[in-house]
Amino acid sequence: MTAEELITVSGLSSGYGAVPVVRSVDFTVRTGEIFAVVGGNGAGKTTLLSTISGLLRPTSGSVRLSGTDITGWSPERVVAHGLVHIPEGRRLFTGLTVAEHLRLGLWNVPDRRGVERERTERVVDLFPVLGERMDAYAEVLSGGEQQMLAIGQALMREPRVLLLDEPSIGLAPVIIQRVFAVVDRLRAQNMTVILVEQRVGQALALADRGLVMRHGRVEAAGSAAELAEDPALRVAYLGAAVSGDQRSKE
Ligand SMILES: Nc1ncnc2c1ncn2[C@@H]1O[C@H](COP(=O)(O)OP(=O)(O)OP(=O)(O)O)[C@@H](O)[C@H]1O
Repeated sequence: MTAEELITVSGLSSGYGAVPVVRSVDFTVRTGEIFAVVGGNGAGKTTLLSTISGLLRPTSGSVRLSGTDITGWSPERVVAHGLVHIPEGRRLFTGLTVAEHLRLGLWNVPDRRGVERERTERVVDLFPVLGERMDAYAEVLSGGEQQMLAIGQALMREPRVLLLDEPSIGLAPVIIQRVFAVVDRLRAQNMTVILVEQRVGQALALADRGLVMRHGRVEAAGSAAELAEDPALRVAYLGAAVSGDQRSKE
């Protein structure tokens, strides 16, 4: 492990019942990086995140966080160790307000009353709209506001790593840009983010490094710039036309 390596995933495999989905995945994420996990529908991206955060038990392989082997830990223990997973679809409580969701983010945090005010202010600084809607119920928020609340709730714990699953889903392009801009600001604060996205181009434009998943395996990995320039990936995921050169190789 190098000094700056925060997450090390080695030979990780998992699935549902007897059905294997994630197959021997390896990668590392450094402190302060945005690491994109991209790929098509059903490639296994969400399953990979769930295996890292303890929602699913791996069938083999390991996950290390800051050198500690967290493989097979319960989700609660993983969260307490500083890794928070924001699932696809936000998963908010319709009958709770913005303020209540933020408070809930402090569940199990030592001295939560002592830190609540300062942490809420930090979240509102990132998402001013939440400050204006503290007493609104989650169900009346727009999709973008709900995504901001889901991220804000996770940030109340001051995690070391955020796993962010498809934050763009169901959002208008201008709102997606706003959410991605916040992820960019989090990087400036040295937060580490693993970002799962189907919007491959936008995710790679934001990320430092990443990997492409296909059929549960790593199809390609490297710097986000390298991945975005890879001719085969551009054709498969970025809507580029197949060039004459590529056609002649097939
Ligand atoms: N709870 C589940 N039980 C059984 N199979 C599942 C379950 N969740 C996902 N799968 C299957 O696992 C495979 C990978 O799904 P996963 O959601 O991890 O892919 P993904 O890359 O995140 O795709 P998407 O972008 O569409 O969410 C798919 O074939 C899916 O049908």
